[in-house]
Amino acid sequence: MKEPSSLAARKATERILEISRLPVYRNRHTTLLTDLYQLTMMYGHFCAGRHQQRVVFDMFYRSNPCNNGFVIAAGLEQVVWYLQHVRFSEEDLEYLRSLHLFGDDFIEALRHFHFTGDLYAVPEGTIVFPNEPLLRFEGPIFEVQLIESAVLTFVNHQSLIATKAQRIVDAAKVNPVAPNAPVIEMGLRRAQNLDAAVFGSRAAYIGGCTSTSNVLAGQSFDIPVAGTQGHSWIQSFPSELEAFRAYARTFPDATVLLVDTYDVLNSGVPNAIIVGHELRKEGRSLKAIRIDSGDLAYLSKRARQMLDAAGLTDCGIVASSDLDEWTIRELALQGAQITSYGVGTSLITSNNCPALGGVYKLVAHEMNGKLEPCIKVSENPSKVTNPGKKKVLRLLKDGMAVADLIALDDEELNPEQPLTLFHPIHTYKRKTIVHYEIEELLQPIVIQGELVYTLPRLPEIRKRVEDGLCRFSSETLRHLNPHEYHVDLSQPLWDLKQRLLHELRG
Ligand SMILES: Nc1ncnc2c1ncn2[C@@H]1O[C@H](COP(=O)(O)OP(=O)(O)OP(=O)(O)O)[C@@H](O)[C@H]1O
Ligand SMILES: O=P(O)(O)OC[C@H]1O[C@H](OP(=O)(O)OP(=O)(O)O)[C@H](O)[C@@H]1O
Ligand SMILES: O=C(O)c1cccnc1
Repeated sequence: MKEPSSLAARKATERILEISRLPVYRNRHTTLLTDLYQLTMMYGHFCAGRHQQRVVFDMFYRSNPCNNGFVIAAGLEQVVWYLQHVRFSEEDLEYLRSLHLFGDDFIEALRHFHFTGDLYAVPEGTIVFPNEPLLRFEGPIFEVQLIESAVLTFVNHQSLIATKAQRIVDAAKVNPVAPNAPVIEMGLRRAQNLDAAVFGSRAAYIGGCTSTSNVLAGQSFDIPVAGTQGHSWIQSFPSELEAFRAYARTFPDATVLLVDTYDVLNSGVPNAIIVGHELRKEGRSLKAIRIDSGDLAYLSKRARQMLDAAGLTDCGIVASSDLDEWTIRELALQGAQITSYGVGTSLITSNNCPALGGVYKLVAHEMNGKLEPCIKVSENPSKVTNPGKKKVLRLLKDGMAVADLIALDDEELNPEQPLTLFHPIHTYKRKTIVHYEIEELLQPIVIQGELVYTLPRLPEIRKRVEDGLCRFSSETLRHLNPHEYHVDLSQPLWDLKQRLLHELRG
């Protein structure tokens, strides 16, 4: 890492050094986390002597996952860590040589590889929409091409899980029994292996989960850790009551008892009540019971009655068992007496929408020493890319987001002048706004290879999500058939796109 050139860069460097020491990043080497075609394209550019050609790539996605109305952007920290560490080791070079695909001069050039370009990105926790650039890279094609695969992996995964988590956390607010019911992320054992579990926990916390059962994620990212007990604990004692008592002795101030190992209503809850009374005699209280199978609405209602009748009115009820946003909502409709949720599989795997389709597209390249916009055409109009180096402006009125405008980077907007927005495909759909505020979404993160952005900690990212959500209408935020939020193109960008399309189509 070179010496930081400003105070901002120094602060940013200190923070990334701290992040790099975290167990999940330490001693990690991921430079070959790329698709082979990135390297073969780089070699092709190298052989043609055009590998220093300056280019701009946008990362964006085309449709919201889970039929949601938006996405929560996440994964930038991982991207920044990667950009700061992407270097070819001797072992990498040896392996690439062994493929017999590349010349020695190319392998030598890789030895000196590091990222010298620019990255502009939306901060993690920003609410984003289809087609708007979430990250914009500019630099030599040699560098910006290599990083595509890793960048997409990080941002697609974490943004997907943060979005899924927000849906689940939002559903947990519906039940008036506990309007802010906490959701514990318990997905480790069902995650698609290590990184999906650890970075998935991080993303779930960004999306609003209150804690995780994953201790490595807790240690790595300072996420509160939480947990109850497994059925094995109960089974390993001669009786359920002995198991409960032993647990309460060990954790008298945080006793949560799993009541469904044998019979929830005839054994689990009555035994939990006995232990609750014993704790009370010591001036403590039973924190909660957990129900992990059966009809969660029926069992929680009956358990509530029994606990209340025994005077344990402050004892909570945790529910788990293949929950997702729809079952949680349904349980609320059924009047389930649940005060917190443990959610694993559906959250950590985003099982009903297992991938976010973020893409990385070339939008400008250097020709005769000048950056020229370029376009990718498709038979499907929604897949035609937006050309040129661009910015994303969120237009707000009275604090509420009205539309996002994708504009050319050098455009100036005067918010005191009326602005006509129009649908980028159905252009007759128009509206004019005046006296609006502008929020520029893409922030400078890396400039000429130097980190200039101090990566925020998770509480700040969670706050960004909360504040961001308040700026959108409930119609945009709802889970079922949400309104399509307006993401429009500025007139100059739209004109440029039409010009390029006409030129290409003769
Ligand atoms: N009242 C309810 N309304 C709708 N869905 C419910 C209700 N109670 C539980 N569920 C859901 O029904 C499913 C029940 O799953 P299933 O019958 O496979 O197992 P289980 O009762 O949890 O038992 P086990 O864990 O022993 O397999 C879960 O997805 C759970 O979230
Ligand atoms: O249902 P999910 O949303 O995926 O949440 C995680 C599940 O993992 C545990 O079950 P498991 O049977 O693996 O272990 P246990 O003995 O601790 O219940 C837990 O009890 C939950 O049911
Ligand atoms: O702490 C728990 O209750 C827990 C943790 C992981 C998976 N299932 C449950």
